[in-house]
Amino acid sequence: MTTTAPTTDAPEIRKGLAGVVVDVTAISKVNPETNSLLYRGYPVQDLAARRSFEEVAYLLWHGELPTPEQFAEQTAVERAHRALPGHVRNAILELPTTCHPMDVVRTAISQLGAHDPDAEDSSPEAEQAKAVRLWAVLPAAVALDQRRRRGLQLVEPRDDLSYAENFLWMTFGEEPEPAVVRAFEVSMVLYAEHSFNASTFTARVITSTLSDLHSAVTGAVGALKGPLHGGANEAVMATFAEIGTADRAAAWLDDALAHKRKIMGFGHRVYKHGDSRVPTMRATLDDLVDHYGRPDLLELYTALETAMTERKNILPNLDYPAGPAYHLMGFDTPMFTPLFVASRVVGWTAHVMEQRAANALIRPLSQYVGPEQRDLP
Ligand SMILES: CC(=O)SCCNC(=O)CCNC(=O)[C@H](O)C(C)(C)COP(=O)(O)OP(=O)(O)OC[C@H]1O[C@@H](n2cnc3c(N)ncnc32)[C@H](O)[C@@H]1OP(=O)(O)O
Ligand SMILES: O=C([O-])CC(=O)C(=O)O
Repeated sequence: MTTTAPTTDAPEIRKGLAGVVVDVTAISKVNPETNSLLYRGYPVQDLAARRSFEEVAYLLWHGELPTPEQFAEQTAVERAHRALPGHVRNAILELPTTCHPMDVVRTAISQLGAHDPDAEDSSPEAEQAKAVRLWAVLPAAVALDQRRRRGLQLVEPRDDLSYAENFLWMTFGEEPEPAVVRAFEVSMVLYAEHSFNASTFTARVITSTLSDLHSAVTGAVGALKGPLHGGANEAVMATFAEIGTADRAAAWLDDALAHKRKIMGFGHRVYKHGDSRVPTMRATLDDLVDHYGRPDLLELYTALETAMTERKNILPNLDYPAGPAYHLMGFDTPMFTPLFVASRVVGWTAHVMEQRAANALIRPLSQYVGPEQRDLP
């Protein structure tokens, strides 16, 4: 990341917009000094410990936790929209199983937008309704994609289960154990929102042109796919597979750093002293390791983290514990980033609504460094 200082005729350029404050937000506060993250004022670790993902979604959208009546109303809508419409199911089944699952979820969101009766209605009421419907149906798209890649049939949603229980039910076709549901729910709460990260900013840029909510979310999925952002959670598991066992971690790391490789799941643009969400997700991973009896995975996790801290003093981000946690739950590695989508759709849509409520077209400037004006030959 470089900053070009201004000269008399050159502006200051903050490459990657690093350190640039582009707007205000009331949705979440990331504080790198205190390693803290607040959703609408509440510490995320408290929400993860004491509130459901559905309550957190309501909080992020509306600014306050729901009353019992508001919660019942949202729950009824969410449970009524869990099933994939036939056209989306067919579109997913037609995609090659060789494509990345993020391409599937991106296509599914595009399809849902094309068929949404309120697609071009961006009033606050229509936008909130579209956000809840999209959030409600995404688990079915992700679950179907994992199942079809395993040669399995679709499992229909159940409306007697919570969001997290039903997500796991549709993916694995069996009722999940409470410890696994809890771990999955914690990950969903932690992934839901993180201020002006690259994918959320993408959604806000698209919204700023007065485009529609599904277009903004589709673009955000594209931004999240990259390994410098959401794609890192699956890349962590690929790294673990490459290393093999804990005793090989330090040597593997030395070689990787010597080849100037980026170590996925480490580092962050905003946090430089640790990611606020890691302690909660790490404790959740510990519980899963106990539950599944996989101390070997934790040994590898710790060995790489220790070596990375010793050599570079670069700390894990949320994707580092989330990757192995999803692996233990039984998700296939390429499905990890679509799980991030299923959660972050809440934050994205909250930002779409916030951007639209006080909109200004996002259109920065650039400094031209190409050829001066010249005559055609
Ligand atoms: C949920 C999320 O999206 S969290 C982010 C998930 N992404 C990853 O885990 C990918 C790996 N991490 C990275 O690539 C980076 O840390 C990023 C992209 C997240 C943040 O990057 P930036 O803020 O732009 O920092 P930048 O890339 O300039 O790094 C600063 C220095 O640390 C090094 N560095 C940062 N992260 C890493 C890493 N994971 N592995 C190796 N070196 C790293 C850089 O090479 C650079 O070194 P240099 O100054 O010698 O050139
Ligand atoms: O904030 C960022 O740059 C990336 C991140 O951690 C997130 O989106 O959760």
